[in-house]
Amino acid sequence: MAEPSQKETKKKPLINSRNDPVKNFEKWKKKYSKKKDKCKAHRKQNKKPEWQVEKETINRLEERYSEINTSEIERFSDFPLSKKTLRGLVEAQYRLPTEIQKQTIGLALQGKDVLGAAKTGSGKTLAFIIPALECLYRQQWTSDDGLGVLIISPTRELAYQTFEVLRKVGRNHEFSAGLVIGGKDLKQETACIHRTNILICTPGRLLQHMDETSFFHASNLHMLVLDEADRILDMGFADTMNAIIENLPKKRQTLLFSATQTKSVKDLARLSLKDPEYVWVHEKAKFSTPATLEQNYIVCELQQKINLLYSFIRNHLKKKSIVFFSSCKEVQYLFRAFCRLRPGIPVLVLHGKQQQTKRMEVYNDFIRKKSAVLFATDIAARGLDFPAVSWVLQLDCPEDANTYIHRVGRTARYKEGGEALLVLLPSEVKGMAKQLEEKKVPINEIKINPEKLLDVQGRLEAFLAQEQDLKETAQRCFVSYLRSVYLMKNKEVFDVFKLPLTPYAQSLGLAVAPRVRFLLKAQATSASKEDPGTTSDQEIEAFKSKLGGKEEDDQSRDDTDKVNSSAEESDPEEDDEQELSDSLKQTSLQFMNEDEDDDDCRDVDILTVKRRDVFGIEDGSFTLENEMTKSKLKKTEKVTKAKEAKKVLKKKFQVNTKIVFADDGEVMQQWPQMQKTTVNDTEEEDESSGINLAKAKERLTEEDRFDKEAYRKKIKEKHREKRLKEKAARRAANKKESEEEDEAVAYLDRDGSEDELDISALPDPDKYKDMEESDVGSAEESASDHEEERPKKRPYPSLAGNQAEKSVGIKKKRVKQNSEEDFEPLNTGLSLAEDEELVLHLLSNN
Ligand SMILES: Nc1ncnc2c1ncn2[C@@H]1O[C@H](COP(=O)(O)OP(=O)(O)OP(=O)(O)O)[C@@H](O)[C@H]1O
Repeated sequence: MAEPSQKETKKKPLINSRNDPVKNFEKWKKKYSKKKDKCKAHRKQNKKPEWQVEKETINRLEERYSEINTSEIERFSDFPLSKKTLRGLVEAQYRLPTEIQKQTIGLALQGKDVLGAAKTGSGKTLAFIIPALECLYRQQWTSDDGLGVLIISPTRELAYQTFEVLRKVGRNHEFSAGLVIGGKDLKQETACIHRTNILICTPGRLLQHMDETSFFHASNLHMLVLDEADRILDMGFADTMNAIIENLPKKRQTLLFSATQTKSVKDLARLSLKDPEYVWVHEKAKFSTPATLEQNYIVCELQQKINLLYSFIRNHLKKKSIVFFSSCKEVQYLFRAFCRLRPGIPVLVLHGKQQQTKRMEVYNDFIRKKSAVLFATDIAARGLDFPAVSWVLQLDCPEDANTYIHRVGRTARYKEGGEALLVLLPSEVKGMAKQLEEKKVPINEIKINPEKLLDVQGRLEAFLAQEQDLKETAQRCFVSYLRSVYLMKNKEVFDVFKLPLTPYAQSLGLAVAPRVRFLLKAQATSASKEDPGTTSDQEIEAFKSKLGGKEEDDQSRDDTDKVNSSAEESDPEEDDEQELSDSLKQTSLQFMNEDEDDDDCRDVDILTVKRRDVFGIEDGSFTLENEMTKSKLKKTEKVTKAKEAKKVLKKKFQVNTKIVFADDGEVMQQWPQMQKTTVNDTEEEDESSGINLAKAKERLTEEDRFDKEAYRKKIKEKHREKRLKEKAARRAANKKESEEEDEAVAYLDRDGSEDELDISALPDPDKYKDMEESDVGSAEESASDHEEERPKKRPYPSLAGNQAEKSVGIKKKRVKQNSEEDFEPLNTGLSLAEDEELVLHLLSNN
């Protein structure tokens, strides 16, 4: 056989380099990643910026705006809304739009001005919040763009509530939102207002920022929302609103919402809306209030109202109710009175004279509570969305049917049920029933069973007798209620002259009705007219202007910002001024002296800026001489202590009060202390001329007596405690000693030192000397204490009485036993301290 050639013999490799899969893979990988990088770079080059992608999405959404068909909308996702808004809605559990939302959101997205009206609780808030968010989203707004949407609310609470809804629904957007309301830190607001994209505010505070915050401007504004527009105007903010609107760009979108429309809203609409779309969802509805709301009214005499309120609360302890009153001071007094009455349910209070922090606290508190009663003025009537309110009780008749509708709207919100009860005086029934009927409010009369009414007048009287401060609050409440009735425009419903004044005052717990000067004057004026009892609008306006625009304090319009926003900042001063005017009013109300009439004018003047001819230029009486004599006279006037005291009294400084209650409700500690004497019965008469020093002294002496007595009791108690402690310590020591003595006896027996006297068993004389001295005022008590204990232990008398023991001291235990067995305890008839002294005496003799 031929040998294989060398070529053939060379072994062929199994896998050549071309077929090597590892290498191939690496090659491929290299190639692929190159390609990938290329693609990436290419894509990167071609990639649109985020804003551009968003713009395209926005364009696509905007294209759909014209196709919005209200009748086809079933869910929020049927609207061309941004993903961020839709996600926010889902997260906040809003899925299906309500009727007002269906009808207005589309129009607002299309950029139209909208005037929307729908029943209370029908979801108007979302109807403007969604378009507001979408408006800025469409503009791709950033924080650098400044203010884009402005939402104006009539009250601070409503503004806060809207802010919360915005925060919930707009959480996925990056816009900044701010709450600008009175009563908050102005500086803090100023610092961040220019970075805010959506501003929710009350009118007074907004105007203040427009005037005072240099870098705050609204020139970029796209949307203005006026929530509860009619209320804003009702509260006398028309001028403020005009001033605000003047500061806004003309090219903007305006949305205006309310549950009720008044002529003033139409005026505002003319002023601020361009070709608006009117959306009145429930225009054709049979009733203007929610279908799920049951409404009744009862006729009740004024003097029975408080009993009725108490009985109502006692019957609804497990419910959440809101009770509406017409004035702040009424609310203030009845809140305090009801806290004392302890109806068995938490009572909260919300009114315009509270500090902002307190207002927010109460608002949040009432939201959280499952059962509670909220006493409120009309500050709470608009827009507030407290969950699960079952009852709205209107203890005072509302100003008009619109106010009625908003008040009752605090219950039966968004498909929930609720009940409303209106309390009418016999004189109010006809006029109010007519108004409610015209406004399509379905309401029926129900009767109260007078036997079921719980009478609290006696208890209120007792409270007022104990507390002067509460009594004054009751007097203010009285005057304030009458004034609110007097200031009501609709005289068909409200007639202050028909009110039973004395019974009403008594029902508040007052002994007599305070004298109300403005009523007397009004009465005098109306008596001189043909038709007495009627008051013209002009007269009311004149009265209001005399009050210097402060009538809102006592009327329903107590709530919001002040138009004068700088005044708003200085709430405490304002309160002081009010207090002062009140105290003057109070003084003037109580006393009938003729010279007191000046006070009445003073009450009014204090609240007005009077143009006075200060220098007497007009009558030519201004001369340097005159002025000098006047100033001399001023200087020579002596300032006595009594005068100073009178001044202080007039200023009515309030010291802080503190009451500590025990678990059982007993007052344990009270500051300032209550007057215990009854000498002040006649004092009211003396108040007219300031302080009656003689009487004051007499009262002080009497008070002193009570104080001394109380002090003595306290000291006694202290001593007693001390003694008991010492006794316990002694007992323990004795026990220990006797145990030790057992051992000692054995030891001593061995030692043989039997004659020694162990004086350690004797009481420490110094200790008892101290005790004795402090016992002066508590002899009786200590005697009784010892009587109780002596038979059990009688340590010292037995020692003192057993002379033998001294000589046989070492056999103490036995002797002690003997002394207990053989001898009757020696009752010296002396106090413990005296007994001790006797022992010491005997010892020292030995
Ligand atoms: N689409 C919705 N789905 C579910 N709940 C809603 C919807 N819209 C509003 N609500 C709820 O209905 C309640 C009332 O809403 P809102 O406060 O906006 O009413 P309103 O019409 O402004 O009332 P008012 O006239 O008293 O101000 C709120 O508790 C709100 O959360």
